Amino acid sequence: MFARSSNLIRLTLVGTPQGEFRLAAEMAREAGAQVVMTDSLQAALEALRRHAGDLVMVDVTLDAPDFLRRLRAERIGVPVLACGIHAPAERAVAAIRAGALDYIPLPPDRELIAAAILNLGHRVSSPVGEDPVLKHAMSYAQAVAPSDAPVLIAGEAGTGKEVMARMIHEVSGRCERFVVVECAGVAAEVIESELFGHDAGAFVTAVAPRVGRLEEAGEGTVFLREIGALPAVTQARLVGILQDGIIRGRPGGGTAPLRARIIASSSRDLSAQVAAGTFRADLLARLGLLRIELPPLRARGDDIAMLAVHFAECLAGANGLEPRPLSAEALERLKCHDWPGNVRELEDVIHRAILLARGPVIESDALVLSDGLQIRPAEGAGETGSAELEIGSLVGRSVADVERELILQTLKRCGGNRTTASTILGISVRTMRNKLKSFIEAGITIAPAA
Ligand SMILES: Nc1ncnc2c1ncn2[C@@H]1O[C@H](COP(=O)(O)OP(=O)(O)OP(=O)(O)O)[C@@H](O)[C@H]1O
Repeated sequence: MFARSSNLIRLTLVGTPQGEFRLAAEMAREAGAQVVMTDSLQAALEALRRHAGDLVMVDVTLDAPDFLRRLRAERIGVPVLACGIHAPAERAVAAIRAGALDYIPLPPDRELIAAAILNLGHRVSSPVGEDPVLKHAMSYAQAVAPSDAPVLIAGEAGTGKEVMARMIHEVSGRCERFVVVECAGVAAEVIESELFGHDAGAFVTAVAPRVGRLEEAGEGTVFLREIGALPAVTQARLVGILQDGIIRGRPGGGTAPLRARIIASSSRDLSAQVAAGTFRADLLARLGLLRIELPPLRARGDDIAMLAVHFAECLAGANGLEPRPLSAEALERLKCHDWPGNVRELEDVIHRAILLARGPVIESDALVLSDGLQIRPAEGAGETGSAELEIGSLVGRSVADVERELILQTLKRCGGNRTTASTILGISVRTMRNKLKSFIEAGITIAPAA
């Protein structure tokens, strides 16, 4: 199961600091949040300028849309939930349209508040899985966790790089925060101000100076997600900081020591990027001193079923449903899928399945991919029985007939590739061609060579 992190979630609650709001604050504290209460949006904004928060809850009787616009304009990236006591629906809708994640009605529901805090924490103590390559990566991560050296975690999207980074942070014993900085899909000036901070007036909407995440993280960990997307100028600044441990060009001038530990992730091939001139070799050398490679889910064998069962339990709980087992056929289909989106894709499939499934068991028809299509049985599944049954079904047929079917089926499974099919069948490509020619002459249609 996912375990709670020791890091408190910082919640800013904006509303009348009495009654239902006070109760919501108490519940959030019980759920593991550190709560700051304020009754004005201006005060909340000032607090967030000084110290980035993890979550804001805003009473919709205040001007939540304007607050959300100001947060965006000042590039303060914090999730916002709207809340209110019997608030008119249009105010909640306006807040959500302006960017609030959701609306939480008050009086507060203990479970709902706890779920919001827990969901935000998005915390896993250690990755689930028994695959030997993953296990090796985990023991390597645990061994290097106490050091201050940067770590690079590589692997396809959704393989659990952030989960691993959080585990390193927790094992490291660093008492301050785990801060995530998204490097992909972010404009160059935004990532610069996010990492290194900015002075008041640095851009039109920068009304106040703000320290960057590298400094704000204190002695915590900064997780740079998709480091390969960093612009060249930011790479140069970062490598300088990693080399001498000093943050330069911070707001207000002067320098500050880098106290945070840097962990970077990449689903891109950074060595190829270095060869292509889009990633600095010296930055890769600094980051790659301690390197962890996560295997794709399709290569993790029994982990697929283990993770599926794990997600089915956790997500049933999070959705207020009774946990239900997955049928043997459902587990078999999951094992045979190739999971291009890795663990994230599996988690999403199971999430949909627990909501879609009817009856006491999650059956295979509830396993639906993001495009709406069901996960299909593996090719050939159900066509074969025991060896005895298969041989039995051949009795009564001619050798030529069985040979033809064997060749055509093998060719089909190989996507029409004659060379692969002939290798599997143990015949020469020439024999394969002659056989196919004779089949065509007998009126059988065969797809052209792949
Ligand atoms: N071994 C694991 N055990 C439990 N949950 C996992 C594991 N690996 C991944 N997950 C879950 O899968 C999802 C994706 O994981 P994560 O964000 O760590 O992947 P990532 O490799 O960092 O993805 P990306 O490359 O897209 O940033 C998360 O919801 C995470 O909790």
